[in-house]
Amino acid sequence: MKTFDALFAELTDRAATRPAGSGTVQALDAGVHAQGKKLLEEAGEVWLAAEHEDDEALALEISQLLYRAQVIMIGRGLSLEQVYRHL
Ligand SMILES: N=c1c2ncn([C@@H]3O[C@H](COP(=O)(O)OP(=O)(O)OP(=O)(O)O)[C@@H](O)[C@H]3O)c2ncn1[C@@H]1O[C@H](COP(=O)(O)O)[C@@H](O)[C@H]1O
Repeated sequence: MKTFDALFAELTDRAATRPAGSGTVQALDAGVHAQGKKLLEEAGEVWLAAEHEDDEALALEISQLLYRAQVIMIGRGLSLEQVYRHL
């Protein structure tokens, strides 16, 4: 099962190697404004799922929110450690 750290390593590699067809490369190229809109969209979907949907649907939305947060981190060049030190 993939962890938060493993996904971060995978997305970091996508950013460095820029494979064709990567949605992450596309999201990074779209810039921080578009990345932020996606993050907010996913946050709203998490909220709605928490109120109205089952656990599986909520888990899916949370996974997408985590992904969108990582895209913003990588776009800005933040490391996991810079975030973890605030936890
Ligand atoms: N975990 C994710 C992930 N979570 C969410 N998403 C993206 O977010 C979309 C879901 O968001 P929405 O609900 O807004 O659906 P949508 O509006 O249809 O999405 P878009 O058309 O706007 O992309 C998915 O279709 C993916 O594009 C993800 N895209 C990739 N990953 C993982 O990231 C890794 C690298 O992916 P690639 O860069 O695509 O190779 C792989 O391990 C993937 O599994």
